[in-house]
Amino acid sequence: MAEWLTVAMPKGRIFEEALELLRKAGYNLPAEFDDSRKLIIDVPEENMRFILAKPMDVPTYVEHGVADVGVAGKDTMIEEERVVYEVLDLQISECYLAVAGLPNYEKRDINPKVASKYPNLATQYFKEQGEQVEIIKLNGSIELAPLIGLADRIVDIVSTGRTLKENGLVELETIVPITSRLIVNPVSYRMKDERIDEMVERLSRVIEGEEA
Ligand SMILES: Nc1ncnc2c1ncn2[C@@H]1O[C@H](COP(=O)(O)OP(=O)(O)OP(=O)(O)O)[C@@H](O)[C@H]1O
Ligand SMILES: O=P(O)(O)OC[C@H]1O[C@H](OP(=O)(O)OP(=O)(O)O)[C@H](O)[C@@H]1O
Repeated sequence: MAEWLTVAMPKGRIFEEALELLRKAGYNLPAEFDDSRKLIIDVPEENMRFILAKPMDVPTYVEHGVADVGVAGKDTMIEEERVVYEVLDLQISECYLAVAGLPNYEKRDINPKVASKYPNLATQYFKEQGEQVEIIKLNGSIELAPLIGLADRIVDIVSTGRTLKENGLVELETIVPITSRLIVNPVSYRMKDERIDEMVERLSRVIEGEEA
């Protein structure tokens, strides 16, 4: 009998794509996943427990070992700097991080402000650029900040570019491409190596098949 595996899944936009990937990899996940408010879903046929977390919290659950594996956006991995193994690029929820601002944006030396949901990542990025900025942490609707004068630039996710365009903002710099990753708790990787390796193999086959 295979040992139980606990998987931290991000609620929100990654969820459906991750679910589809797992199903394609042969995991028999019941319809309960498609229409439920439950935060813990046990699948005894697969010896798996799924916990449904806020996307930014997935690396925290995995680092603490309450989940063996998890699905997390690369953005959350960079922001959170958790001690977990990143074992597979799932190639889902593709987007990128960028600096954006108003079209007439001009670099200012005095008190430049940048709004972002990613304060650590943004701080690191501007440090690398040799620019000193004040980071203002917001939790969403980041594009509002330059429109109402809270900040002169933002660091945020861009996917289709629609949110920037519809709010009259332009991309100023591209920071890093983002996809979702399969992450693993280091102790779980030692204790449950067969189950985790099997999961990586099965998912890899689906991803490679879709690439071909
Ligand atoms: N517009 C987008 N297109 C594709 N992927 C995205 C987009 N925005 C975010 N992502 C990816 O999906 C992950 C989760 O995004 P989502 O919007 O579901 O969560 P969130 O922003 O934490 O949600 P919430 O609005 O509940 O705070 C992000 O960490 C990122 O990797
Ligand atoms: O380039 P696009 O396809 O328009 O996508 C980018 C938008 O998607 C995300 O926001 P989300 O929808 O998660 O809302 P939020 O502002 O509440 O984070 C991101 O923060 C951008 O605002």
